[in-house]
Amino acid sequence: MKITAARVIVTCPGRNFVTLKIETDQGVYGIGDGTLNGRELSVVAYLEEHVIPCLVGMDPRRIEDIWQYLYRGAYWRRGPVTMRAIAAVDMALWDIKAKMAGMPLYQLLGGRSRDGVMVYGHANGSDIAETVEAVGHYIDLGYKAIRAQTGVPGIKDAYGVGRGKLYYEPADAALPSVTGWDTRKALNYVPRLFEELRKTYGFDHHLLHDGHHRYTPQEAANLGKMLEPYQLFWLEDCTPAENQEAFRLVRQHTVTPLAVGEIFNTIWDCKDLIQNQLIDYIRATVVGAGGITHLRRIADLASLYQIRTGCHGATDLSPVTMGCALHFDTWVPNFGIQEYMRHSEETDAVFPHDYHFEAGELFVGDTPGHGVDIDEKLAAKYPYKRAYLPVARLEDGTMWNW
Ligand SMILES: O=C(O)[C@@H](O)[C@@H](O)[C@H](O)[C@H](O)CO
Ligand SMILES: [Mg+2]
Repeated sequence: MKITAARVIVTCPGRNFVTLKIETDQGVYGIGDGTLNGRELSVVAYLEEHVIPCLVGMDPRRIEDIWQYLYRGAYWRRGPVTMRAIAAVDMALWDIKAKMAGMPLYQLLGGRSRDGVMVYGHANGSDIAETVEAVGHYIDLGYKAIRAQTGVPGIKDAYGVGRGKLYYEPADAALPSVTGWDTRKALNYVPRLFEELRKTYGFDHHLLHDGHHRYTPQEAANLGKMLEPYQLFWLEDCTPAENQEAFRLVRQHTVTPLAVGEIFNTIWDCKDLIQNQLIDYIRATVVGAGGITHLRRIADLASLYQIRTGCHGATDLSPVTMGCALHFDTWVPNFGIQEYMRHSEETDAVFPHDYHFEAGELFVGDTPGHGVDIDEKLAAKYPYKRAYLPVARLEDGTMWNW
């Protein structure tokens, strides 16, 4: 069996997506996602110039060997561009293998560990009152777990506050928009949101919060401690994780569960966090961390330390990644939760998929492969449009972490 061709399809049904389609001499094709939010065309060039020429003629059934070829063979290991390109290939190859076997992907991974996978949605508002109302809306929709982000008085466009009710899209402008940040104001305000949420809705639902890399380890420890009475499911990205050791300080001071990893590319980004049990949930996902082949290694390492998965699932992860993640979640023994930010109707139409939401969970169907396709004709109607993630500055103009 041979790969006969591979193509990159860029489409923008409301936001940009980079999709790889691999064709074979048996008529079976596979689909992979390589979207890198705000830097999409770097992955397109990487795939078109440096990956596809090597793929043509290879045996698509040799998933592991092709992964190693692209990883070791690049010499320049890791990084978001390389690992997303590898992930796109890996997803497409698993899709092909599962289609050839006539099985849904989760069967090849080891079969079902659960029926549905618990997901969390994103509630947000411009202040506490609005956010409390938004959380109520998610509870009405049947969610068991909800992430809550609020605008903070005195901060311009605090992270996580969207424009619509169900959709949140941070990549919003042809040049990066400038948002503000003030740690003192956030630390004074955020715990009050969770106090209000618990007062209003009690303790039956899981609540989550994303610090989006804004706090120093000491500030993160302080926030974690202040949030303890509200029993969060997790506090995410409380401090940047380039220095994995930074989490030790946070960990020593709070029992609020910690999640990290949406920007991790490989097992090396989380090795120390996992082995020292500095976190509770690993957020690496299929497109970010080299595909199913590599994510599986991360999850297996995490399982040795009772750390559970919590795959990133923002809208910049296409339905193709969502489909793969759901097959992965359906199998992975140490599953924790899956993030689910709904895609727009336009996006869902471009990517017909076999998964659905019901009572706070997502379910994958039994379509052979990962169950997600691309409607190329429809995709062609939405040409690429440059869009950046925002940047963040402190009040005095200093650049901060968005
Ligand atoms: O937890 C999350 O979903 C986020 O941190 C994302 O919204 C993140 O900002 C985007 O994926 C960036 O592309
Ligand atoms: Mg996040």
